[in-house]
Amino acid sequence: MVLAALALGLACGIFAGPRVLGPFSRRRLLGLSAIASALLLAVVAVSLNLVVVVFVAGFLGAAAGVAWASAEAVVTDNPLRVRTGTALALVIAALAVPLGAGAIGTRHVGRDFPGSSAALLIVAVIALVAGLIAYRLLDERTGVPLVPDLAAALRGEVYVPPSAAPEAAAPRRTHERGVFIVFEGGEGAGKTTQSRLAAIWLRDHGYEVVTTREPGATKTGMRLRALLLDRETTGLSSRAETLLYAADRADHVANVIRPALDRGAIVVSDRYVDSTLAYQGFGREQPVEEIAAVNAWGTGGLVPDLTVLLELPPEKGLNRLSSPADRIESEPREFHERVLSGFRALADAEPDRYLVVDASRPEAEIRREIQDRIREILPDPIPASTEDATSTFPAITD
Ligand SMILES: Nc1ncnc2c1ncn2[C@@H]1O[C@H](COP(=O)(O)OP(=O)(O)OP(=O)(O)O)[C@@H](O)[C@H]1O
Ligand SMILES: Cc1cn([C@H]2C[C@H](O)[C@@H](COP(=O)(O)O)O2)c(=O)[nH]c1=O
Repeated sequence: MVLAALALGLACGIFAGPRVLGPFSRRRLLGLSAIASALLLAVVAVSLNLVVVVFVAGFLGAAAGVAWASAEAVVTDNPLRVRTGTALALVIAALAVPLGAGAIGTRHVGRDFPGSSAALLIVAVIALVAGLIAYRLLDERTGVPLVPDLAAALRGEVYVPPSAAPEAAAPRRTHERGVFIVFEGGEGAGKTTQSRLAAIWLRDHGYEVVTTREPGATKTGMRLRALLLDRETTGLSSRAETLLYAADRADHVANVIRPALDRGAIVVSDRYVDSTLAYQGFGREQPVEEIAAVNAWGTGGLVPDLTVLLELPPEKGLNRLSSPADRIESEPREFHERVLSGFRALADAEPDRYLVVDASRPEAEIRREIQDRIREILPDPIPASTEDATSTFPAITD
């Protein structure tokens, strides 16, 4: 019965654990589930009641299953290493526990404890120490409190600490004149379509509009784009990828965006910093706060006036694309789901800066919703300097 409960728990843990805690960091989950397995094993070790043992063994199996699934997600380059390591640990434990039990024999500590309890307890303590070390070493969200992080994951959201929001890393308005509008979202969500429609509409209203995109808006950026999206680029580390996107952005801001904003233009960009936070932070499970800090430096703290997030389930967006998938598009489904949850978490953290749009609706409907929101932030079409000059004229009252 104990073995059956363990096996059932294990299957549930492997299958359901990572799904229930979808956006939660797999590295954190691995450390936590290892610690939980160790504690549950200790309960099994000291419990003499069969019903309790069967019940707890089910949870122990589930925790071990979550640890297994998380380890496979963390060590993506070599799943065989995880399986061999786990199998080896199980064989060692299966041999050591009965041998240890025999060697220790029954002990009396308040009541009789069979040798197997003591042996299991020793294994639990070793597993606990290993779990704590793994948690310390693997945790890439150091500084992010665990409880709100877990609570958000259970709600299907990603917790963004207030200090990670780009607005916290830089003051709100970082340029004096133009307007900076960014379109964000997953693959095929309609960013290019909607940013072009917005630019046409703005130009029709007499504004100077600069449409641009990331990565690849400058000469250097185009080379970086080719490097980043080419499927031939293999083995690029997540940190290097993050820095290459940040380098493209730094060049983009310095050579395209800031000059345009400084002369009073409206800049409409297809992707910006939040793409790196969503893809390289949430997607690649790297520390979002640190990436935000690198990008705040690279952009001189330039934050958009408005970010339009086009929300679309990844499978729908990827189905819309006609060209062969590039290096990022060909990442697994879970990656794109983490990216989507990441965008949502960023939008939730800064609702004033974001317009979140359901991108599964018809193009024209989306276009109108975006226009309504952009209208709210448009500058007065008559510049203040012109008003100063004309204020000496008598007012026209009729
Ligand atoms: N609301 C919509 N409904 C259906 N199809 C759409 C909609 N908006 C855009 N599309 C189509 O989906 C495809 C992808 O659109 P678009 O290139 O604008 O997306 P994107 O987000 O810029 O993609 P990418 O991630 O490649 O940059 C295009 O064929 C476009 O015509
Ligand atoms: C800016 C930025 C982009 N990406 C990814 C997202 C897309 O897969 C490609 C860009 O292609 P698009 O068709 O032009 O949208 O790059 C990223 O991972 N991180 C970023 O910062």
